[in-house]
Amino acid sequence: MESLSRASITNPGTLSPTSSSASYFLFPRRFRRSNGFSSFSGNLRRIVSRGRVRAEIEKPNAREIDFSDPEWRIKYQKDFERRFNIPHITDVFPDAKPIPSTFCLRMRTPVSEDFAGGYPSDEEWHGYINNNDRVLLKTINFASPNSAGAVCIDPDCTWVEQWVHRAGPREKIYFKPEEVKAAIVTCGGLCPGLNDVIRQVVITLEIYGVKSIVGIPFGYRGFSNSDLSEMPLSRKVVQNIHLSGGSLLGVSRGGPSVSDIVDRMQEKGINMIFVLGGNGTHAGANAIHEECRKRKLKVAVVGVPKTIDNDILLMDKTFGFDTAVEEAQRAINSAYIEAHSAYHGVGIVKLMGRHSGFIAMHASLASGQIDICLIPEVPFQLHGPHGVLTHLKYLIETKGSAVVCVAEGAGQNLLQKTNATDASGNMVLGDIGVHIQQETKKYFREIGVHADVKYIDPTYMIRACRANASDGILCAVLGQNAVHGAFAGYSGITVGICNTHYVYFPIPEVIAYPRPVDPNSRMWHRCLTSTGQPDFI
Ligand SMILES: Nc1ncnc2c1ncn2[C@@H]1O[C@H](COP(=O)(O)OP(=O)(O)OP(=O)(O)O)[C@@H](O)[C@H]1O
Ligand SMILES: O=P(O)(O)OC[C@H]1O[C@](O)(CO)[C@@H](O)[C@@H]1O
Ligand SMILES: [Mg+2]
Repeated sequence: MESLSRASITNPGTLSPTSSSASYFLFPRRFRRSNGFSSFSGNLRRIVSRGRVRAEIEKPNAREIDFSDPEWRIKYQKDFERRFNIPHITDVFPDAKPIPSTFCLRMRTPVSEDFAGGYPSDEEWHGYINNNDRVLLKTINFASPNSAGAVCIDPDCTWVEQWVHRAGPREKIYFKPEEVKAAIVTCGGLCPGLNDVIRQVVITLEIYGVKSIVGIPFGYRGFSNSDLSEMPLSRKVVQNIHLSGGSLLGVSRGGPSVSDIVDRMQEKGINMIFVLGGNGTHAGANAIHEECRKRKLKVAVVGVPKTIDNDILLMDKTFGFDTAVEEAQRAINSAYIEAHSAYHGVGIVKLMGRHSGFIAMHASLASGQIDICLIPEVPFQLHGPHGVLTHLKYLIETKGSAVVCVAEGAGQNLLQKTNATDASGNMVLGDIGVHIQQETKKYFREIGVHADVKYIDPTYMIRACRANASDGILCAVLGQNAVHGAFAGYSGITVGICNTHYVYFPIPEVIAYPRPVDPNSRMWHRCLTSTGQPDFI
């Protein structure tokens, strides 16, 4: 936030368009994290013109832009390149010497069953990518800030190329496989696909020739609890784990300090760590990376973003999200059948999404059975002439039934604050689903109209299931790329899919704040077209 206020003060002439009705809208306070790891310094704003959102404006956190400077575009690009540069072992160990990669595509059958000795190969070319390969982050050239869904850097929406690092195996590696002890840890809540990623990380490590691979039990807690011992992992152990949901290793929230984690890593001799988790976990991973650098440890810390909420910045999607949307269809369909079969039936389904309404939006659009979709990013009222309840009455009178899909973080302003936090410091939310159910029943009772209200909360059923085929593929690619990134000597990075290509991001860039649904995006517009819902304000 601070950098934004600064921006509008230092650049009044450039950041406020000359049109007198234009102003800048900052993301609301509800997007701020409660556990304090990131301050939501916010590099996104919206141009609001005559009360309507025109475009999202983006700018680098570190530097203010003077758009009257003819060089601003080049300067922006340079700054972007700096921000998206991925930290490398040689930043701290300039003398570190690379060796030819041991990763091979064309292999001979290993001599022994446990793959000891790695995979022999006579081939020299193994599909390596070049260190200078880049992927374009944004692919639409918006001709106008008025174009729906426009995300712009300057008020004119000038086209600026933004390149990020391509993921994949490199020809040279910075770790000798026989000197690697790799660890995998899964943190936060469950998410479909965790086992798929663990499996691919292990398999790929073995292909490089790593023999010492362990799982840390129950998230970061596994580093502090003396009664939890590390789990040896191999292809044999992980072969079938993707056939079930959950995490082979277990998950947790909270846990030891970063310094304690790095102490344990040093004791255990871990020099490569794969961290699967959401924004909290990644904040931890980045702090571990920084601490290792401070202690001059040659360690690769690589994240794989895990959140069914899909709230990690800059990526097409995170693994597990597709599965969650698909699984949500069963809950929505049940709510629809219940509502449709009852006299004046109202079905209410609550789906996950603490800060972001992606699951609710996509599940509503996919089902075609939702009349009202409520997400955290779009304020609404329950009561009053424009409220949700009045619209429900209208739907019952005109259609005979209605189905509502609400994201867990929606309408928190309508609920009493709990002020409670979980072990990781995340705010415990009020239950908006139960609230809407109660208010709906009360409303129809008070106006003397019969309504048969049924409420479904499938939260943990959606999270615990195994990944579908599309997530299975995503997990496989992310898991493999995480290992390639570590061997290539990168640390403090995470893997992601970007315009269907796979990339490495520096961790801080993807967790600056939870990625929200943009109410000005085409996807939200499509959802509104599908539900036919009005504004509830
Ligand atoms: N700023 C931070 N620095 C270090 N560790 C952190 C930080 N924030 C969270 N963590 C740790 O990361 C782990 C996971 O955090 P959290 O419970 O917020 O889940 P998450 O990774 O955001 O996943 P989910 O999407 O399920 O919420 C916890 O063990 C927590 O202690
Ligand atoms: O009940 P738990 O395990 O704390 O997890 C709940 C949270 O996890 C998430 O699914 C994210 O992983 C949120 O949508 C949800 O609020
Ligand atoms: Mg989180």
